[in-house]
Amino acid sequence: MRLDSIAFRYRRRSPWILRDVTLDLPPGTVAEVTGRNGAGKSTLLRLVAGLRDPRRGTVSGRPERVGYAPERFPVDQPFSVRSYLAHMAAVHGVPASAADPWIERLALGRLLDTRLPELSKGSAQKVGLVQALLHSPGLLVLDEPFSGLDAQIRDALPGLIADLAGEGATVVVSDHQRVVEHLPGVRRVRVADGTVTAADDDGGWTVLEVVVRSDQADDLETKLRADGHEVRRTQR
Ligand SMILES: Nc1ncnc2c1ncn2[C@@H]1O[C@H](COP(=O)(O)OP(=O)(O)OP(=O)(O)O)[C@@H](O)[C@H]1O
Repeated sequence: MRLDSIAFRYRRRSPWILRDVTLDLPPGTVAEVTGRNGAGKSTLLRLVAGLRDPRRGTVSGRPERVGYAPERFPVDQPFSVRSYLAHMAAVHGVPASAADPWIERLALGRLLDTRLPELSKGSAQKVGLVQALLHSPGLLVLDEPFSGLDAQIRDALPGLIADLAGEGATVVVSDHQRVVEHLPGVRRVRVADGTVTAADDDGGWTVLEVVVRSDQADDLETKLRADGHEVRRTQR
């Protein structure tokens, strides 16, 4: 699919969030979307998924089946995991059993009878992923899917994404934590100043060594990641 000269703002006369975005996303692409907090990553993902229409520009070639997992899965719904996923399967016109392989891969089996409001953040995130995956989407849009996931699933998810792309799906992921960046062939897209650039083309990279007190390291790491920087920890 392709986004061509897209501009978007949420309301008339409110500031433009995206001003000139052109992006090619051929089948089999995994695109990692990065950028500062508030840069417009979630907005871009909603436009890609078709949840919002651009004010200007065109979107063409979007695959028919789209899976979208929002940054925060809305848990304020009075259903069990099982009935919610069965409902979502029906919405997409597939049998409820279509969710089973994903329930297994994301280790959600023991939570099927739990009600959505009672789920932990990570488990809710997994339900959000299963509902996005169960109808074998040709376009999968994941907004910060890794936040709150337990380590085992967090490590397994990039492989799962690569498998889907290998089967021809287009996958667009916003990813503060840079979990997918090591997948072979991943396209890095950076959102800044209302537009997107290929993250690998914007002037090269500098490795900066920062020494920080241990009790401040977590805070600094969080801030740097929120600004879109890659952070690697080394022990002294
Ligand atoms: N539904 C909305 N209505 C109005 N403004 C919105 C809406 N959603 C987002 N915005 C505004 O659009 C801008 C971009 O927000 P967006 O959530 O797309 O950024 P982001 O890069 O995903 O941020 P973060 O990393 O914090 O999730 C922000 O100024 C935000 O306040």
